[in-house]
Amino acid sequence: MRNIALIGFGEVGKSFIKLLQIKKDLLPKNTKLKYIIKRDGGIYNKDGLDIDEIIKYTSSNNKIQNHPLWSDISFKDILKNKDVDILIELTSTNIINGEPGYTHIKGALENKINVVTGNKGPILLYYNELKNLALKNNVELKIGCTTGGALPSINVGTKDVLGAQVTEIIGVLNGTTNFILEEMLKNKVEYKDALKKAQDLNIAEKDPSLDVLGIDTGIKMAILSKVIWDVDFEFDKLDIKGITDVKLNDLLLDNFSGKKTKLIGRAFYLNGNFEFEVKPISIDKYHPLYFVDGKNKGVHYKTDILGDITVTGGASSPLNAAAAILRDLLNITK
Ligand SMILES: NC(=O)C1=CN([C@@H]2O[C@H](COP(=O)(O)OP(=O)(O)OC[C@H]3O[C@@H](n4cnc5c(N)ncnc54)[C@H](OP(=O)(O)O)[C@@H]3O)[C@@H](O)[C@H]2O)C=CC1
Ligand SMILES: N[C@@H](CC=O)C(=O)O
Repeated sequence: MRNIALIGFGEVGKSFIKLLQIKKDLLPKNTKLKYIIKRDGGIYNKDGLDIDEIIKYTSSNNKIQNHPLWSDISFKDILKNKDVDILIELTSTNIINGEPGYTHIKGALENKINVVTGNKGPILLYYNELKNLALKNNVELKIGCTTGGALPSINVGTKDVLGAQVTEIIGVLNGTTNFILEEMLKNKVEYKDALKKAQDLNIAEKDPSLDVLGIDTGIKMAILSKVIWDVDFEFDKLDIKGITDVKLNDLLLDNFSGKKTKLIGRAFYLNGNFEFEVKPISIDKYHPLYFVDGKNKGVHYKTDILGDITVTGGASSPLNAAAAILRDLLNITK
């Protein structure tokens, strides 16, 4: 039997419970979702929440705060009640101090609760500490959703290249900016209009500056670098540039010469030499990520003995991000 708590009931959290409903047969019998917690309280049932009822309730425009089970419970109650073994952490990303995710993830691991998260802040800032805590407590910390959501970037860059040395990572890892650059060209609009559309589709972060300033790409590239190379760096000092200065005219000129501008992250690591940059680059059709269009993403690994490996797809959307959470959850429960 597996008992789950969900903290963070925004776009991805809501999509996640829809997937729990649709994919319930993939989970072990008697899997129970016991908590859904937001900033100001949550709902709890020690015998397991009725997911069908909650989906029906929230999709009829009812605020979950008006649900009969709503109370002022918080993360502390999860630890106090000691009745779950998996925490799904989907609160907002904060890269200043990682909170509130850091407290939730650390508290869960210390209490021998497995964690699946899409929250990039605590992983960027405290990955080694949290990974060691998970190891010490014999539980899992699953972070596949933090480095491109549905794009299977971490597993390919670690498990699937075992024995090889990854020397370079090249990524188009932000669906919002990739979508914006394509929209600008397709509809001949400047980036602000295209950004509005990305926000309407809920793929941009709540604070879209994380996307358009290149920070989200930088975070994902930095997490991949940490996980794959265990390299130490200060995120603030990394060379990160976004797409806010890209003009429609630049894209039209690119297009004329058969090129596309993409927000590319590149990290290189060999013999202690670490290079890192994120910036818009004009690429031609021979570049491995040239065909990554729309909300899709892609990652290209250069390795010493496995050759070059490219994975593309995994379009950004709350449902796809939730699918990445489900993927990690199933890897724990299998
Ligand atoms: N959207 C996407 O496509 C992707 C998102 N992610 C990451 O997944 C996470 C969730 O994203 P998304 O659902 O879009 O974000 P939202 O902003 O839609 O939701 C965030 C949720 O976190 C809750 N929350 C914030 N602070 C607390 C707190 N102290 N205690 C309890 N709950 C809290 C909010 O509660 P309240 O509503 O009460 O404010 C809200 O329900 C983020 O970290 C994001 O970076 C990762 C990959 C893709
Ligand atoms: N805003 C991100 C989604 C979450 O990682 C993106 O556009 O890819």
